[in-house]
Amino acid sequence: MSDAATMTLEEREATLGGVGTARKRKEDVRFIQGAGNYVDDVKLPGMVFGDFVRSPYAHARIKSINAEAALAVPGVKAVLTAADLKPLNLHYMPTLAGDVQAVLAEEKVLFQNQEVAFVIAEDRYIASDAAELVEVDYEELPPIVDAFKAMDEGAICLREDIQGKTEGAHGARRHDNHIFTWEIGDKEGADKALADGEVTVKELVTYQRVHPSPLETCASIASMDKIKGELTLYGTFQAPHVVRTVASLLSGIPEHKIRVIAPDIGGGFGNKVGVYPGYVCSIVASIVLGVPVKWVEDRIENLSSTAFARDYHMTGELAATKDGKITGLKCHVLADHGAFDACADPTKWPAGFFNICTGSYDIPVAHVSVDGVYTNKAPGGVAYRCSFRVTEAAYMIERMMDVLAQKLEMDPAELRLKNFVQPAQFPYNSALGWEYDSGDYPTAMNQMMQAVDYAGLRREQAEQREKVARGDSRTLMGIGVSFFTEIVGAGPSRNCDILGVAMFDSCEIRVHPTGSAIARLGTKSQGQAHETTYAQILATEIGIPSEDIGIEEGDTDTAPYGLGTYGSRSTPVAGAAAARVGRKIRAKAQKIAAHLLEVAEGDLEWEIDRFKVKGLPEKEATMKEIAWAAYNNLPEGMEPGLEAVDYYDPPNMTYPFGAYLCVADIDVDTGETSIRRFYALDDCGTRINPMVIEGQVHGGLTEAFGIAMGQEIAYDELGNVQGASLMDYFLPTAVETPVWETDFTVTPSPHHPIGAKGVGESPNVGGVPAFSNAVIDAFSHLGVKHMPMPHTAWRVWQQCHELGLTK
Ligand code: PCD
Ligand SMILES: [Cu+]
Repeated sequence: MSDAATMTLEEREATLGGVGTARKRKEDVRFIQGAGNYVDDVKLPGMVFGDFVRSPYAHARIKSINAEAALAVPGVKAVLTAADLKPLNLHYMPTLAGDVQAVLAEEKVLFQNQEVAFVIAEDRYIASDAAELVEVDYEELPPIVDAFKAMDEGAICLREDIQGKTEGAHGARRHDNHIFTWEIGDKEGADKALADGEVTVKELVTYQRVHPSPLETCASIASMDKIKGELTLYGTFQAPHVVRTVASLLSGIPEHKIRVIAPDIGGGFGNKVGVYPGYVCSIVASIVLGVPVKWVEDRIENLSSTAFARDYHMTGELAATKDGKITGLKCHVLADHGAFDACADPTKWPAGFFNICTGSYDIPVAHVSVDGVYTNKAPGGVAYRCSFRVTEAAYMIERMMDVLAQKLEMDPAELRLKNFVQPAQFPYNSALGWEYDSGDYPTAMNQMMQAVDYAGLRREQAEQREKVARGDSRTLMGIGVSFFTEIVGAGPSRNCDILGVAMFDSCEIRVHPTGSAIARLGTKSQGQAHETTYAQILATEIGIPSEDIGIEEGDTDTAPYGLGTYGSRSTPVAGAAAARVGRKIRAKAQKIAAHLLEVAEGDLEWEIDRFKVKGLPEKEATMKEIAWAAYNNLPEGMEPGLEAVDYYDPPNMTYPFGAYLCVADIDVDTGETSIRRFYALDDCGTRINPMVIEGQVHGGLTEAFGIAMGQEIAYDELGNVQGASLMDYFLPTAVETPVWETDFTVTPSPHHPIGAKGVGESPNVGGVPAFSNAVIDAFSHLGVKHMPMPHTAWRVWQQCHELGLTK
């Protein structure tokens, strides 16, 4: 008899470490010892290094490039320019949004720090010194920095490469700087609701340009083996298989001869989804030179040239009855995409899932239109911790809810409660086309209001306002309420693909004879703890302790095809594949158990880690015994081994939600905001690992705090980027970050095999409006409707000053 046989059920559950366990992060053993393996740790024999020559101008014509001096530097191997890439048809590359992006600028540069030439040398320092010696003769052109002026009559055409093209990837273009117009909903209906509304509000809500700024910048190493015709590409890729497919399509190298490896990644946050010139240049350089070529961005390059996020100018309109029932919503978005449309969204969704902007409310009619324009700024448009423009949508609706509450003289929490989609309405079809899978908003909201003593906080705020009015205090108190609905888990193949590849995901597992296992998935952790949590899902399904299940991702030679990790899709999609692959294993295991125990399959029942014969509990076969038997004692005719693979095409997205509250104290003399309290209730359905979830929520809230209170990639009128270093770009540390109170409810997803929804992005989606609403709420009694983010001390002080509050 094994040890396991003498253990209690609870002990066996604990040994299993399955779904619901606060298991410690397995990967941290190597991370906290500095033993992670990141791209820059990879050193290949004969490897050389590439560095970019970048444009100092936002908009200029390139008259000539002279690389002679650079090439004369000892150790320099080559200098690539557009002229070298053009014959290979690689001077432009396709973007995920159906546009093309210059790999190296050809005739014009379109944003500051755009890639102009690629210098390859024996080491990074030589490459970087030589890059300074490349002489580029520019003729400056007037830049377009203000998105609102991009489509002015007579505005200079930025993209001469597509000048006069009247059709883009997403329909008609009506101006040289117009990319697309995307519309959804019932325009007439929404117009009518606004015209008939007893109360209406309208506000321009801008979500500033920000950048994910992961700890590790973007990097790649290309290694072309000319004899075998094989390309190995290491890189910081959130979606390695997609990179392989794109690399094959671009280079003509057959896909089986390309191996993409994403080793450990030091944070992605959307920044590592797209394809960057650095990847293409390192590949071309390796093909040309026949040695491995490494490219690693520095912080300034990362902040100023690889994918930004947001830059959405959203004009929201709400109509409501006098007692606060919302009757319609309209929203127009002016989307600043920079010089190329390199937005990382599922192909059919040029504005991502922005149409989740009816939020958590039962709004009968709505209409959204989005105009994308070109400006002289860096390209991108990535999620940055929100599934495809969802944080923008949540910010718009949650700000508008406060604006409406103020006009109605109604409490913001009460207005929300009054308009929630009710539990009985799920699955709920929103006016803008989504089917929300499950939710219980009133319960979450009430739990939040009780936990923070919402009524008490409002009383305190009223007293504090009086004190300030009397001159007894210089501190304004703001309460920010936010209730969000996310949409994650892209996605169903009927409406989600990337460059034609459906957005399914996968899991493959091999159970070894001694009862341990290895599972591989098509996603790629960047710090999310997939090695820990996928093993938990599998443990519960197949009865093998999570400790004994290895998880691998990121090597396209071994992992099954998958679309990668972003948009909080790993749990909803690959997590579902993991559960289903486990069920396939268990189904085979049951047949083997029946054979071992000499009973019919139907006479068996599953218990944690074994099959038992119904009514004869002492007759059992543990998973460990079954695994052994799979290799030597099988039923007649059964294929040996215990392996399975599952590709999962989700029937729907998952819709996590949450109720957040922020209390802020604002010093009117300095504009300094201090976050006194932040409470976050998240509902992500079945919780796989509560400790990992808490870590995800802390991380997401910290990023939300960064965005709301300080982050901005601004440009001056010449198109000089103002936020290109951590001196200028706010990255909160433990010192500035408030203390987080977390809480939860559990409303499982009805269509996910284990009822789980994503959670990684939620805290950003719900957090940003909570902070912003708190700051603005501090001024709402003084008639302030909106204040633009980020709410830096300077800006807040200006608001105080305008209101005559400063001394
Ligand atoms: N219910 C549930 C859910 C979830 N979970 C967990 O949690 C996590 C997460 O998840 P999800 O939500 O599914 O997600 P994913 O897909 O995995 O991931 C993604 C995300 O994630 C987040 N988080 C993080 N963390 C870290 N550390 N790092 C990083 O980088 C990051 N990022 C960020 C982002 S940004 Mo985008 O990309 O923008 O789109 S998206 C994103 C994992 O581990 C899982 O398992 C649990 O437990 N439970
Ligand atoms: Cu987004």
